[in-house]
Amino acid sequence: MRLVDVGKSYRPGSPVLTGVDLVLEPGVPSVLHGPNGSGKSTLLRIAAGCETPTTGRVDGRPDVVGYLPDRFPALLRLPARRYLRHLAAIRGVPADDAAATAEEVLAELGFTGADDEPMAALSKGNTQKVGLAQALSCGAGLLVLDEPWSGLDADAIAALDDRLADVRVRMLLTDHTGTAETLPGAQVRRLGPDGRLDRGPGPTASRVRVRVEVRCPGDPRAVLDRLPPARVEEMAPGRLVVLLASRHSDAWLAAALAAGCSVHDVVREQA
Ligand SMILES: Nc1ncnc2c1ncn2[C@@H]1O[C@H](COP(=O)(O)OP(=O)(O)OP(=O)(O)O)[C@@H](O)[C@H]1O
Repeated sequence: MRLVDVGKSYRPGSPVLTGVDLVLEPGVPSVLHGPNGSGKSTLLRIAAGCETPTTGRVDGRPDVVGYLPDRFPALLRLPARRYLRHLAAIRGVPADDAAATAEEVLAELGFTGADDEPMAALSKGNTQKVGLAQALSCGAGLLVLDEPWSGLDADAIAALDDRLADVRVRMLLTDHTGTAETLPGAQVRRLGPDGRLDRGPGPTASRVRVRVEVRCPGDPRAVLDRLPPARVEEMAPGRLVVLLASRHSDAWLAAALAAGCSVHDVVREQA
């Protein structure tokens, strides 16, 4: 799939995106960085087919796209599972397949909403889990995920890491937590404030990862809830191993120390 010379203007003379070229290949998650307002969500909507570019084109978009928007519709009265069945029907995905996968994702992420609770009444984290379930259960050939880790608790962050690490379809994400950079094969691209995409995959430094092992008091889950997001590699009573993008490792280590952990090992590795 390829975005060719994509531009977008909401008002004449004020382009949000200019000349964006981007190739999305299976197994190579593209992680989009950029300042607030630089057009990341706009580019994701165009890639997902929810918005048309003002100039340029999108070639080879797979028929089924799993899209997690930046703002998930919040005022829905349907309960989550009925909403998921409804979306599967709209997409023409066999209801049983979609429901089974959605249930699996909800269980993995630890969804705790009640069966009859309207979507509008769900907490932010549970709403995000439903959004992820609909995107990940539709048999998509392209996943477009806008801040997928936003609002998730520590267990759900780890579960989502695991699931996305196994995904081999095309993937385009935004993520301010630094977690997406550690996905296997991830390439970081930057949108500048002028709405232009850098010319190649991100600088090597952004692909350096740091494996950190800490000793922590008691259950690592309780500690994780107080730390910035990180990919959890191993977890046992009193012990935690995480993988971080190098630029986030100092902040994570400082937070871990403040939470009463002690650093056992730090290893830098190339992604
Ligand atoms: N539907 C719309 N109508 C008019 N302007 C819009 C619309 N959607 C986005 N914009 C404008 O386009 C610009 C880029 O917005 P966008 O949400 O794509 O940026 P972003 O990089 O995702 O921002 P953030 O990091 O804050 O989420 C902003 O100036 C925004 O106000």
